[in-house]
Amino acid sequence: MESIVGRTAAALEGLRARAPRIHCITNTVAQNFTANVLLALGAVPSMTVAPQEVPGFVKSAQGLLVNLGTVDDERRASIPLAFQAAGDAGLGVVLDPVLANRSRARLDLALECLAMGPAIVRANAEEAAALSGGLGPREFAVAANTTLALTGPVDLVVNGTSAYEVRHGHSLMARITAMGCAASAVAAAFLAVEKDPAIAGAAALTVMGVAGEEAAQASRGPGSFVPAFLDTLYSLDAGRLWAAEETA
Ligand SMILES: Nc1ncnc2c1ncn2[C@@H]1O[C@H](COP(=O)(O)OP(=O)(O)OP(=O)(O)O)[C@@H](O)[C@H]1O
Ligand SMILES: Cc1ncsc1CCO
Ligand SMILES: [Mg+2]
Repeated sequence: MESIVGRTAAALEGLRARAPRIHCITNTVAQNFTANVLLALGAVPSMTVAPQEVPGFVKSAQGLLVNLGTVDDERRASIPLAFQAAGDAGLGVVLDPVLANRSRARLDLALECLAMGPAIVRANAEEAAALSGGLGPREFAVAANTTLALTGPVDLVVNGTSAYEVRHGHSLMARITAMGCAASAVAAAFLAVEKDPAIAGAAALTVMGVAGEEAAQASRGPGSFVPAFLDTLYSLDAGRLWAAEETA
């Protein structure tokens, strides 16, 4: 598969130049880490979940994340309003169907969100399998008219026209909470500067993976990995993206 490092480096530069505002309806576990990841990267997070506020925040943002990790009544009311406002403002939405494999109610909500037309669905293997109902990744992406960013030890970003594999990252990324949630927010930030959702998704996961590899070298375990990861995201540049690609 074609390397997307050049497009990733260009999108990262564009992201830092534009500092896109990313509105995140995300779970209570992931909120703080997600905001820190976006800020370290050069984007500007907002996190309100109040239905009175969400439409205004989305309309004045450049990207939207909808993450289903902890859905209370406020988030449930805000999600359709957020999709509507994003549609009105021409923003692509990233859906993170956290734990859609764990309960029928969560899966039903994830399917309702899928019907609202997210540009990217970022999911791990269990969540993607639950949403896909037996379809393979590409068949699912085509049927749902979206781009699936399927994460794990190797990531796959696929839609009806493109497929990219991202072979970066480190096992420590799965030993802290909310790394996937943060990856989804980063995909929303890349989608603000790169209109092709497959490139935006692959660029986001490349940046996450390369930062994870570098941070793992500078840390002793999950605790020291988190600050090392933020530091690495902050300083990551094109030269280090290319160097990581050569050693992958
Ligand atoms: N074993 C691994 N090796 C390399 N990279 C990994 C590994 N596990 C996870 N990652 C990376 O970590 C990020 C999060 O992916 P993951 O599939 O763990 O998300 P998730 O299960 O939704 O996480 P969470 O729900 O805790 O937020 C991705 O960038 C992925 O590539
Ligand atoms: C652990 C956990 N539980 C609900 S959301 C969340 C964060 C990672 O998805
Ligand atoms: Mg997740």
